[in-house]
Amino acid sequence: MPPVFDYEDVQLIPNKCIVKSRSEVDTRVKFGPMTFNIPVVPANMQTIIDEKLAIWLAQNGYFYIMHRFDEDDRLDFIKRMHKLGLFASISIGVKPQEYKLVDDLAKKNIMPEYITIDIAHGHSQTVIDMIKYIKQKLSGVFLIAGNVGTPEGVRELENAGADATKVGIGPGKACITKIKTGFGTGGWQLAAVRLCAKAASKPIIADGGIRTNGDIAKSIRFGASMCMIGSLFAGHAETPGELVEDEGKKYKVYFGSASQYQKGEYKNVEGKKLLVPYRGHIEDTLHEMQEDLQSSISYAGGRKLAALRNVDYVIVKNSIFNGDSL
Ligand SMILES: NC(=O)C1=CN([C@@H]2O[C@H](COP(=O)(O)OP(=O)(O)OC[C@H]3O[C@@H](n4cnc5c(N)ncnc54)[C@H](OP(=O)(O)O)[C@@H]3O)[C@@H](O)[C@H]2O)C=CC1
Ligand SMILES: Nc1nc2c(ncn2[C@@H]2O[C@H](COP(=O)(O)O)[C@@H](O)[C@H]2O)c(=O)[nH]1
Repeated sequence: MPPVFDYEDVQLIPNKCIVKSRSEVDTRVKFGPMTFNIPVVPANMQTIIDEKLAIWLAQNGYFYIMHRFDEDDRLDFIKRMHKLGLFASISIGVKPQEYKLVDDLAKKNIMPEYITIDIAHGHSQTVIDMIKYIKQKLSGVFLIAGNVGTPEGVRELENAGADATKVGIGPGKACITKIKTGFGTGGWQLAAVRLCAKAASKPIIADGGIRTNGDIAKSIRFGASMCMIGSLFAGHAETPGELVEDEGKKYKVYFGSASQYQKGEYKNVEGKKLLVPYRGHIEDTLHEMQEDLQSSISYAGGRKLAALRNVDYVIVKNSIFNGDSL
């Protein structure tokens, strides 16, 4: 097994700066048929994304993936986004009724720009079958599949026809998979991203475990094209988790997609609910992420995202924060 490490164990090493101002640095990323402001997508979870936020993100140059938990509304959601002149990006599962959605879309010639197959254990025949079905019925769609945590998983999903794979089994903040099953990439997610990216011939999304803006730069360094983020977005006015107040402080509810709160029953639960401090408007956070990434790229000695890919790094086991926090 190669060395494993996580976000907090790594520091990237600066190169000579080639820009006069960080404002010269370009953080845009081409992902599938479109180009986005930053390589970040809010998690396709019910407390992170809803239609209102999806519209705002699409209108403002950000990628989004709608969650799959309003099952019956997805076809109409695509139509509404297209009517507004915006791209449509939905999630799908693998249960029998999901095949009916694909059939309906094909029959009515409604083609979302992006579909994400969103399953806990994505390295499975059910996902491979769904990839093949979607590619046969909706060949123009950019298809993301996951989640996986191994190079073998990436290769099999790519070979089945996925255009991108999503990497991360259990590193999420609302995740208890690592505790309940003993499996996953929790604690070594960044190393898993690296291994998967080396095996990939198509883009990968680093999903889960991102706790600071600097982790976005680290994900790109280790091969991700896009970062999926839940907890860092959960505390905003625009994210749909419930707002609660406790002893004069504001919080937003964030729960896992495999939690009891999502499922409505305690069965195969692999997610939990937590409160995340309220932190204002998502526009400000996205702006700060972009500024921080511009700074990261300047430290890498470049002016585009690609500069991050080649920087050296050191592994400094759990010591970079020196007891500090944001
Ligand atoms: N990234 C991560 O680490 C994780 C993410 N999640 C999120 O939770 C949500 C629910 O996921 P999921 O439970 O897959 O979705 P579903 O509840 O839609 O289950 C999809 C299908 O996969 C089966 N299934 C689920 N887990 C396994 C497994 N470990 N082995 C074999 N079959 C399995 C289910 O059957 P049955 O339920 O009968 O087994 C079902 O038929 C998703 O949004 C997912 O992204 C959940 C856990 C981990
Ligand atoms: N094991 C579980 N993972 C989950 C669940 N719901 C979502 N997720 C994953 O977490 C990331 C977000 O991670 P974060 O560290 O940024 O908060 C999300 O994109 C999913 O992949 C769950 O119930 N169990």
